[in-house]
Amino acid sequence: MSDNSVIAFNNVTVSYNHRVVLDRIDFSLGNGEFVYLIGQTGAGKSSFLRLIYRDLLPDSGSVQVAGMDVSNLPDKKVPLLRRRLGIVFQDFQLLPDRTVYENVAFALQVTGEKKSYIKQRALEVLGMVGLSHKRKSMPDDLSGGEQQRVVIARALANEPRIMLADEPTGNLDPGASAEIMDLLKQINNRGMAVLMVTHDYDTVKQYPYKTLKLDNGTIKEVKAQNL
Ligand SMILES: Nc1ncnc2c1ncn2[C@@H]1O[C@H](COP(=O)(O)OP(=O)(O)OP(=O)(O)O)[C@@H](O)[C@H]1O
Repeated sequence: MSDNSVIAFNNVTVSYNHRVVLDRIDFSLGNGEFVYLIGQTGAGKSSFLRLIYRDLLPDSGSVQVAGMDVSNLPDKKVPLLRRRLGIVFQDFQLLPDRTVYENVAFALQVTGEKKSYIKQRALEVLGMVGLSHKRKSMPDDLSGGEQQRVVIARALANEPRIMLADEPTGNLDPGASAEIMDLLKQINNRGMAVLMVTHDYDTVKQYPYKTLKLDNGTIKEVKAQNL
């Protein structure tokens, strides 16, 4: 892994039942870089992300994340790896019976932070996403865009170096999508690397960053104007 990359895939192959889904992929995400990952349904985007948070091991090749050799990481170190990642996924929802504040604080409690720090940090990240005033609300009382901002606040709580976002603007109207993208842009401007899976080509065109397309097991850079 070069000094400047926070994620590096080297010759990574993944197959399911002898069908190759990712074929000898090389990829790197630089420190502070913003990259989109696109591709048709079934192209392998979820598999790609699962490799990063060690939910899937490659058949061959190596995966390095935040200085850790994920493909050879002992199970007991997986929580440490996941703490280095801010995860914003659609199937990683808020706890419906906890307030906005409690949802964010919970991410800090599980990592064993001190009570005083938890309070300070939870309020700080809610401030960063512009939702301090909603801290006592329940998730169901928020709009979809506000809920997504709470998910982002929770992902930021442990100060990860890398944000993995899977369709963060899926299911949102254009106004709410723009708010989420402005927020991700701001987070990236502060130095966090962002890898975002999306089908939302309007957003890709409006917020242009390096765009990689998965197709037939391989990955290649595409220009936003050609989408
Ligand atoms: N556990 C599994 N066992 C067998 N096949 C799988 C498994 N997981 C994924 N696949 C297959 O591998 C291919 C890539 O799946 P993956 O979910 O990574 O694609 P994707 O690009 O994320 O798709 P989508 O956009 O629909 O979420 C698909 O053909 C899928 O059916």
